[in-house]
Amino acid sequence: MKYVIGIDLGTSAVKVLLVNQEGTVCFEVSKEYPLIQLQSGFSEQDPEEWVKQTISALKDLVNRAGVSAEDIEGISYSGQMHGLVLLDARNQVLRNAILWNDTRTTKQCKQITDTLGEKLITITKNIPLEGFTLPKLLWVKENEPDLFGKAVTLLLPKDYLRFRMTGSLAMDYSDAAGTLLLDVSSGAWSTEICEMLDIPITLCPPLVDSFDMVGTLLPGVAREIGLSGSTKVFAGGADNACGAIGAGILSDGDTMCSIGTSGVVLSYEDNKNREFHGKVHFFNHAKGSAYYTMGVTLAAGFSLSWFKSTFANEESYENLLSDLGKSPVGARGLIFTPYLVGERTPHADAMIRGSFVGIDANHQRADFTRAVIEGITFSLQESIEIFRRERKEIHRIISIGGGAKSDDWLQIQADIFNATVLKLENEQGPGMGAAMLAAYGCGWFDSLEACAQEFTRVIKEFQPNKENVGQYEELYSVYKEIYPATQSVSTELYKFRNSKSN
Ligand SMILES: Nc1ncnc2c1ncn2[C@@H]1O[C@H](COP(=O)(O)OP(=O)(O)O)[C@@H](O)[C@H]1O
Ligand SMILES: O=C(CO)[C@@H](O)[C@H](O)COP(=O)(O)O
Repeated sequence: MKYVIGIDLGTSAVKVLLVNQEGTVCFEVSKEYPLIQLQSGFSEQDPEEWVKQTISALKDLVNRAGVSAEDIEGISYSGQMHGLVLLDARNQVLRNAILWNDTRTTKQCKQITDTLGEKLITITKNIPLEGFTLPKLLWVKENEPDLFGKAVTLLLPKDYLRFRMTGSLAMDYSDAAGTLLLDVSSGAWSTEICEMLDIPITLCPPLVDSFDMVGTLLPGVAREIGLSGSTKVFAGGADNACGAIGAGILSDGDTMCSIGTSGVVLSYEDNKNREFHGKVHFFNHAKGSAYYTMGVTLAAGFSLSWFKSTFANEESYENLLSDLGKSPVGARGLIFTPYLVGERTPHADAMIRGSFVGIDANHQRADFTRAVIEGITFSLQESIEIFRRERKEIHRIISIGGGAKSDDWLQIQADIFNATVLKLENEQGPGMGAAMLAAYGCGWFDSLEACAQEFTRVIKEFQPNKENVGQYEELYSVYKEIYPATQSVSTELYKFRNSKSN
C-alpha cells in the first residue's frame, strides 16, 4: 500500500494526516502553536513555530504510524489564508506573520479604495478587507519602512513552510487570490495594482497550480523527519480551497460549510464572469480553471473556544456541548452575535464587537452555550442568504471543520440553513484536500473528481426539522437587527478601548 501526507497549517494548530490509496486516514497528529495578540485587533504568529511544530508532528507520524517511509510517496499542504510573511534577500523572516484575523489595516483598506476605485474589483473580483494580504503589506510599508525596504519576497503561511521543507519559493493560485495582488481571471500578478500602490512586483513569488510538484524534501529535513529524500512535494492550496476539495466541492451547485477558527460558507463557481460585487469573496479554486465564492464569519469556532476558555476552561467540547440538549430552540430568547474580532460577511466591519442580547434572570449556562452555537450559525446563514438571493440553489451542504464534530450542532445547522447537512467520515476537509492534491499529483487518479469519488465518504445526513426551521426564521429576523443596533455602541467602545491601551 502507498500513502500520501496532507499537512493543514491551521490557525490554532498544524494537523498532519497519513492517507492511503483507498482514502482512509491511517494516522493523524496535531500540534498547537500560540497566537500573538499584542493589542486589540492585532493577531500574529511566529513562522518558526509553524516549521518547528510541523516537523515535530511529521516525526511523530513517521515514527508511530507503522508504515515504511519508502511507501510515503507525496506531501501537500493546506494553509490558513492571507497571512503576510516577508523574507529578506537571504530568505530570512523579517517579522512575525500578520494573520488573516488581524484587523489593524482599516486605514490601508481606505487607501486601496481611494487609489484603485472600481479597478480593484475588476482585477481581483474582491473588495479590500482588513484580513487580506495587500493591506497588511501597505501597513508594513507605512509603519515599518526600514523593514519594508529589506523585503525581497512575500509568502503566505503554507508557502513559507513548504519553502523551509523544499528550498523552493512559490505560491499557488488559490492562495494568491487572497492577497488582492492577483488578477483572478487571467491568473497573473497584477502589474497595475503594484504600480498604482508603489509595491515592487518582484516581491511576488512564482505562481504554480496546487497540484504541481514543486520539488522534493531537502536532505536535512528528510533525515530529521525520517522520510525519503525523494518524497514528492506538491504546492497545495488555501485552506478553504483544500477544504472544498476534501469535501468533494468540485462542480456547480456544490456547497460547503466549514467551522474552524473562522467559519465559511463556500459555493463552487465555474463562471469567472459571474458578479457578486464584492458581497462575498471570489477566489481561484485549487482544482485549476475553476473558482469559488465564499462568505466568512471571522470568529466562528473561535467564539466557541473563547466561550469555553473563559467560562468552562476545564471541560471538554463534548461536555460543554452536551448543554445543547438542556436549552430549547432559541435559548429561551437569548441571542449571541459572534463579532469578537470584528466581522467580514455581510458586515465588513473591523470595529463591531459581539453581544449577548436578552439576558434574563432565568437563563442558565446551557442557554448561553446554545446561544453561542446558534449565533455563530445565524452569522453563517447570512452568507447563505446572499447566495440564495443571487439565485444559487442551496439544498445540500457538506459540513466540515472542528464544528462538524458535534451532531447536535449539525442538526442546528440543518434547521437554521433549512437544508440537508451532510457529515463526512473525517471532518478534516483541508488536510484531506491537501492529501488529495498529493494523491492526484502522484498520478494515483486521472482527476481530482475521480479522487474525491474514492476518498470522500458521507456518513450521516441531518434533515431540517420543519418546526425548528419556523422558529429559527423568526429569531433570525431579530438576530439581523442586532448589528445595526450595536454598531454605534461598538464604535464608542472601540475608542474607549484604544484610549485605555495607549
Ligand atoms: N467536539 C467538538 N464539537 C464542536 N466543535 C468543536 C469540537 N472540538 C472543537 N470544536 C470547534 O472547532 C474549532 C477548531 O476547528 P479546526 O477545524 O481544528 O480549526 P483550525 O483549522 O482553524 O485550527 C474550535 O475552535 C472549536 O470551536
Ligand atoms: O481568512 C480566511 C478566509 O478568507 C480564513 O478562513 C483563514 O483561511 C483561516 O481559516 P481557519 O484557520 O479558520 O481554518
